[in-house]
Amino acid sequence: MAKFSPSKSFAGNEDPLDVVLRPPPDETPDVRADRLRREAEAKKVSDAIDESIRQEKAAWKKNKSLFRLLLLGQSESGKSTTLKNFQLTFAPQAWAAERASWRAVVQLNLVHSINFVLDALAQEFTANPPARPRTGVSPFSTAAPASAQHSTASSPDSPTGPSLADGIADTSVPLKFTEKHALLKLRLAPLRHIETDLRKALGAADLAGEGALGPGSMRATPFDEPYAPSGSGSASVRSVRSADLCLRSNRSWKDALHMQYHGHGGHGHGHGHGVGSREGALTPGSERDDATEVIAGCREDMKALWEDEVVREMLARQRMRMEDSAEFFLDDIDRIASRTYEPSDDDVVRARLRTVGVQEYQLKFENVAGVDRSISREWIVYDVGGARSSRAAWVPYFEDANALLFLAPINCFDESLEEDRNVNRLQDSFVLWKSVVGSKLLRRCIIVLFLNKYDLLAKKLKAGVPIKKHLSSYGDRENTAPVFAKYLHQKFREQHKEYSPEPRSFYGYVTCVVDTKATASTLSSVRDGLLQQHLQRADLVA
Ligand SMILES: Nc1nc2c(ncn2[C@@H]2O[C@H](COP(=O)(O)OP(=O)(O)OP(=O)(O)O)[C@@H](O)[C@H]2O)c(=O)[nH]1
Ligand SMILES: [Mg+2]
Repeated sequence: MAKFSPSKSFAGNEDPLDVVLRPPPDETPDVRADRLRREAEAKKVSDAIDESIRQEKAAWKKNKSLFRLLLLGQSESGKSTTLKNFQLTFAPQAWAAERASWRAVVQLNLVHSINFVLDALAQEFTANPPARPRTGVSPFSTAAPASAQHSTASSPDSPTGPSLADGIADTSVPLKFTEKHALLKLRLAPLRHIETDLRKALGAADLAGEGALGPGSMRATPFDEPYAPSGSGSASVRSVRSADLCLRSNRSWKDALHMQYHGHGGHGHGHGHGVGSREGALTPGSERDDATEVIAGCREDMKALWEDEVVREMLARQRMRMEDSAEFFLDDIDRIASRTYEPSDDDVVRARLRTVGVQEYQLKFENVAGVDRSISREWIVYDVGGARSSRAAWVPYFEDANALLFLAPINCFDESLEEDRNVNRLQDSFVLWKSVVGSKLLRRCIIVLFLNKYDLLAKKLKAGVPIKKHLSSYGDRENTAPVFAKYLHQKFREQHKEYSPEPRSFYGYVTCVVDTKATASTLSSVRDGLLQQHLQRADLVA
C-alpha cells in the first residue's frame, strides 16, 4: 500500500502560509522594491477598511444612544408648542431654569396683539372717523356708548365667533367710533416703539432681508384682497397679520436677550446695552426696564381697548385671524402688564414665536425610568419652520430620523394658508401627510400623528361653523368635534396605510397641546411606544 509522503515544503514545523508568502530566495532588488510597494498599498487599503468598520460601529453605537425625533407639520400646527411640552414633562428642572427668560417674549406677544388691533383701528378711522370729541368720556369706561352697543352683533363670550369664522357679519350698520377710541389709540402709541425694542432685544433685527417677517408686514392693510376659495365656494377665514412673531431660534433669542441684560461680555456686569437707543432699557427687574414700565403704564388703556365692544365688532367684521394665543394673553392683561410680572408655565407654552429654519434641541431626560437607560437619556429633537418656503430644508434630516411626530391642526378646515390664500389649511396638511408617509427616505421611521387644536375645533363648531360647507365630503355627519376628529383620524389612517412604502403601525392621537397636563400623559405613552419600537428594530439590525 502506497504511503502518504508530504511534500518537502510542508514538512516539519514550518507555517504553510509563511511558506507561500515568503519572498523567493532569488528575489532581485527591483522585484523586492516592487513587492514592498504593493504590500504597502495593500496594507493601506486594509487599514482603510478597518477604519470604516470602526466608524460604522461607532456610528451605530451613537445612533443607538441618540434618538432623533423630527417635529413636522404646517406653520402654526403646534410643533414648537409640543417641543415645549416635551421639555416641561421630561426636563422640568431645565425648564424652570429658563422660564424667566420668556418674560420679554410674552410681553412681545401681548404688545404685538395690541398693535395689531390698533392697526385695524387706524384703517377704520380712515374710512369712518370717530365722532367729534365729547366732554367727560374716559378711555377707561368699559361700557360702550348706547349707539355702539346697538350696532354690535357678536356674542360676549365669542367676539370672533360665527360672524368672524363664517363671514356672515352684518356690515350694513356702520361702526360707531367715538373720541374714546381716538384717545385710546393715541395713548397706546408708545407700544409701537416697545414692540420694536422688544424685537431688537430678542435678536429679531438680524432677520431683516430674509423675508422672514412674512406676508403680513406692519404696512399690510387688513383690507387686502379677500380670500377666493378654490373649491367649495365657501368663505374662509383670512390670515391677515401684522408683522409675524418671528425669531431665528430658541438659542439665539436667549443669547440676544442675555447680551441685552448683561452686555457683550455676557457675564452680568450690569452694563446693559439697552434696546434701540435707550441704554439699559431691558435690564430685568430694574427701574431701567423700559418695556415693563411702559407696558404696565398702558395696562388700563390696553384693557379698555380689548374689552370694547365696537373694537370687537370691528375685528369680527374684518374677519381678522389673530395668533391663536393672542386671546389668552389679552384676556389676562392685569397679570401680564404688571411691573412684577413673571411668566407662568402656561404663559411659556402659549408664547408664540414662529420657527425659522430647522432648530436642533438636546432633550436630556431627567428622572426617567426608561426601558433601556442607554437610549432614553438624551434625544435630539428637530423643530422645523412649517411654512411652505421652509419645507425643502426638512429633507436632509430625514435619513437620520428615528421617529417623526406630525402635527395636523384640525380646527383649520375653514382657513387658508397664510403663504397661499388659495390653499385650504386642512388640505395642505393632508397633502403634506401623504408625502411624509410616502417618503422612501422615511420608510423606516416611526411616525406618530397629532390631530391638534381640538379645543379650538370644539369652540369653532360650537359657534356654529358648518364643516360641510368647507369640506363637502364630510356630508351629513354630525357637526361636532368628537365626530369630526374621528372622521379625520380615519382619513389620515387610510392615507398612512395606502402610501407607506413598507407596512408600519399607525399611531394617531387627538390633542390640544396647550393643555400641558393631558399632553404630558400623551407624551409619556408616545415616548415609551417609540422607545419600544426603536429597541425592537435595533435588535433586528444588531
Ligand atoms: N388653543 C390652542 N392653541 C394651540 C394649540 N397648539 C398650538 N397652539 C397655539 O398655536 C400657535 C402656533 O403654535 P406653534 O407651536 O408656534 O406652531 P408651529 O407649528 O411651531 O409653527 P411654525 O414655527 O410657524 O412652523 C401658538 O400660539 C400656540 O400657542 C392647541 O392645541 N390649542
Ligand atoms: Mg415653531
